[in-house]
Amino acid sequence: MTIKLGVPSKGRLMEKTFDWFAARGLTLRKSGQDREYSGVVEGIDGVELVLLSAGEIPRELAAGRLHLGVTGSDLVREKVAIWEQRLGEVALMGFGGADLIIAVPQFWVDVDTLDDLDAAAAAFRSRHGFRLRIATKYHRLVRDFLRDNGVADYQLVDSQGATEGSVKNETAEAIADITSTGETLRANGLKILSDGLIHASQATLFKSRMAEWSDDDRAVMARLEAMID
Ligand SMILES: Nc1ncnc2c1ncn2[C@@H]1O[C@H](COP(=O)(O)OP(=O)(O)OP(=O)(O)O)[C@@H](O)[C@H]1O
Ligand SMILES: O=P(O)(O)OC[C@H]1O[C@H](OP(=O)(O)OP(=O)(O)O)[C@H](O)[C@@H]1O
Repeated sequence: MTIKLGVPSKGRLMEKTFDWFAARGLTLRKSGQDREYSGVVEGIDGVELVLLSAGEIPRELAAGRLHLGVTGSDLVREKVAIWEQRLGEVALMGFGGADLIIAVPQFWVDVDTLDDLDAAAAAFRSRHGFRLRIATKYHRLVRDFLRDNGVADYQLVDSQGATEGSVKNETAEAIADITSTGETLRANGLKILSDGLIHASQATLFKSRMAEWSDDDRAVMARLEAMID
């Protein structure tokens, strides 16, 4: 048996993932042409490379089809229910940092905190007859966060991209999305609530508790952990 390691096949996390392993003496190499999404890990025996989208890695780990996988910590928390039971963190990788936050229009001068948002949401409902809309693709994380912070009178509307545009486009009153430089929020006239940080995400190497781990696999994992420590 070999350990299957899933890493992003494209996008913002891919190159830095390759660099991170290289700095620890492990070369990730695609086996065939550029379009082939499998490969090998040089520098250690018994590890097979699988390249797939960062967004799919959480599900593959939770299903036990990957033993190890690199993806954003936000994506694991969003896509895997009770993720700690099915996955474990092996290493925080120190790149791919981004904050999942709640933001509202800058011109809402009375709304700076979650308590303010709760009050605004109640007022919004009585004025408009429907609940204040928050656009996001992070449904699980936003719902849990708002429940834990006592904000109830809202509805989520799904937005899979260009989420910050939802307010200008009048499909939502507020948004919950990832930000790194803050440029996109500023350009769209939005401000982050002072206590509106839901999760500070970074690229993370996860292991699956659901995959089958043979004795050989465990021995390979111990060698790998020694190298990346
Ligand atoms: N500025 C940013 N905007 C969005 N995501 C960012 C940013 N900086 C870091 N990230 C992180 O990158 C990860 C998403 O990476 P990427 O967009 O490459 O994957 P993806 O959404 O799975 O894309 P695809 O499915 O199209 O391959 C998330 O964990 C996210 O937190
Ligand atoms: O704080 P900033 O540096 O401005 O970055 C944040 C933006 O980057 C991401 O969008 P992306 O480019 O991945 O497109 P998306 O809308 O498809 O997610 C994210 O969804 C934000 O919109």
